[in-house]
Amino acid sequence: MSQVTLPHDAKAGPTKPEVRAVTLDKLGLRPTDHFVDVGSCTGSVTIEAARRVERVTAVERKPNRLDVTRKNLAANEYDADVTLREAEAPDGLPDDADAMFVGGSRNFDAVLDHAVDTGVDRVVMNVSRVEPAGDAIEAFRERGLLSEVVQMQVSHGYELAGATSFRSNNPVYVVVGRRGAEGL
Ligand SMILES: C[S@@+](CC[C@H](N)C(=O)[O-])C[C@H]1O[C@@H](n2cnc3c(N)ncnc32)[C@H](O)[C@@H]1O
Repeated sequence: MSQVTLPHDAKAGPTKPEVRAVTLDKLGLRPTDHFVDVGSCTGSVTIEAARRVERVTAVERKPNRLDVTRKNLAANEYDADVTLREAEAPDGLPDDADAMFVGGSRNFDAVLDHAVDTGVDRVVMNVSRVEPAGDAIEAFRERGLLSEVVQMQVSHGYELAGATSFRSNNPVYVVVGRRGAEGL
């Protein structure tokens, strides 16, 4: 299938392709999964997941951004049944999800509580700022979810004076959770 194309942009997104690759790997998506994207924004993660699983629910609190999710979905091929919900999670979260990506951090304690209460098997949260990353790690640990933390820093090459130099993106902390995890 072709690469994800995002003709429409939104202020907060998208999750960068290399970060998506690691995030999706850690989510361990299976064809029969129901996947939830919390804070879908440009829809980049929603679209990638919709190519791997049966069902996707995308939840986004900002109506204009949910519209961007919808438009970018329409510009891509995928097979999943995708539901879009304008809500601020934990509102709008389904009760039968298998895997969840938390890209939007508002109410993340309540979002993680919902994941635990409804038996979500795999949860990944991406955070770019250090202190919130620490809070997220602790929240995963307290709920018995914490399985792994990956810090990623991606740099892209560019031509400089006839050679190749690199520009780096901000680091991202990928907090990986599994139901019944034993901690780090
Ligand atoms: C960093 S962006 C996510 C980027 C997205 N993964 C993408 O590739 O476009 C965070 C988004 O989450 C949304 N958001 C934050 N907290 C939320 C919540 N509790 N429920 C729903 N949306 C939320 C914000 O409005 C924002 O659009």
